[in-house]
Amino acid sequence: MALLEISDLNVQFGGLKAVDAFDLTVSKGEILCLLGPNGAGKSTTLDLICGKTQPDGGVILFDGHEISNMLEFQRARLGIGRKFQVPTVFKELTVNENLRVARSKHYRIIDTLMNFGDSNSSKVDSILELIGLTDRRSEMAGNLSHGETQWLEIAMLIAQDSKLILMDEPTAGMTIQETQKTAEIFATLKEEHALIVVEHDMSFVRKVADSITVMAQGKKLAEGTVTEIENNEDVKSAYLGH
Ligand SMILES: Nc1ncnc2c1ncn2[C@@H]1O[C@H](COP(=O)(O)OP(=O)(O)OP(=O)(O)O)[C@@H](O)[C@H]1O
Repeated sequence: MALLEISDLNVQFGGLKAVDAFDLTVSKGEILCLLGPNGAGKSTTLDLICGKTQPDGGVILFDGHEISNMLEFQRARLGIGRKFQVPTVFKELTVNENLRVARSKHYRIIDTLMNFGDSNSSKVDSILELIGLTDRRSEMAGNLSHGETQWLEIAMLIAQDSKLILMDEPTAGMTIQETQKTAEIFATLKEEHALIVVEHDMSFVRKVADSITVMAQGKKLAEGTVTEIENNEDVKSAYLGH
């Protein structure tokens, strides 16, 4: 069953149709990579799904709810998590504390750190294991490498019970080893989550993508498997600027 179903989504900025009659379906357990040339509307599509931008028209169904006009925090509560390019971890807290804050429903950080139940603690332990940061749990987040910081942020989204995780260029600035480890983390993540990933690095896309959707000028240009997309003449032309 589809976790996310988008139909006829539209948004304009001034006279520009940034997203134009766009359809997309994502299932649980799927990693969908969103590709397209600069200005194609990829980031705007993620903004429309998470509620950072409100659409002019169209329908977004998520996990049985119509969310098209919900606010960002309401969509987050339903399980849509967005990872932005600039990390939003608390640098002065440890990895473990960051995850506790993400998991907690308390408003004040001090309340979170003082009152944290056993079930939440074991959830944090399993997330640390999943994301490969168990050995770094007592480290200040400010001391993590670039790659580790990105993984911590993904871990924080899982701690908030995100079912669908949206990511904009997650491997930008990563070393080859970090990119490889990110591919391994994604493979584990998709057992329980769905991911939509905007990514330019084709070698990474080839490793992780179950399906690819290509956008150009706000519209869907093509969709299919990695091989189908790499052999698609329209896609080749869009990238070459013809
Ligand atoms: N808030 C905004 N106000 C006005 N125009 C915007 C806004 N956000 C995006 N745009 C425009 O909408 C179009 C789509 O932008 P978007 O950032 O979604 O493209 P993209 O495919 O993510 O590109 P890139 O790969 O360069 O990040 C672009 O022409 C952009 O300039």
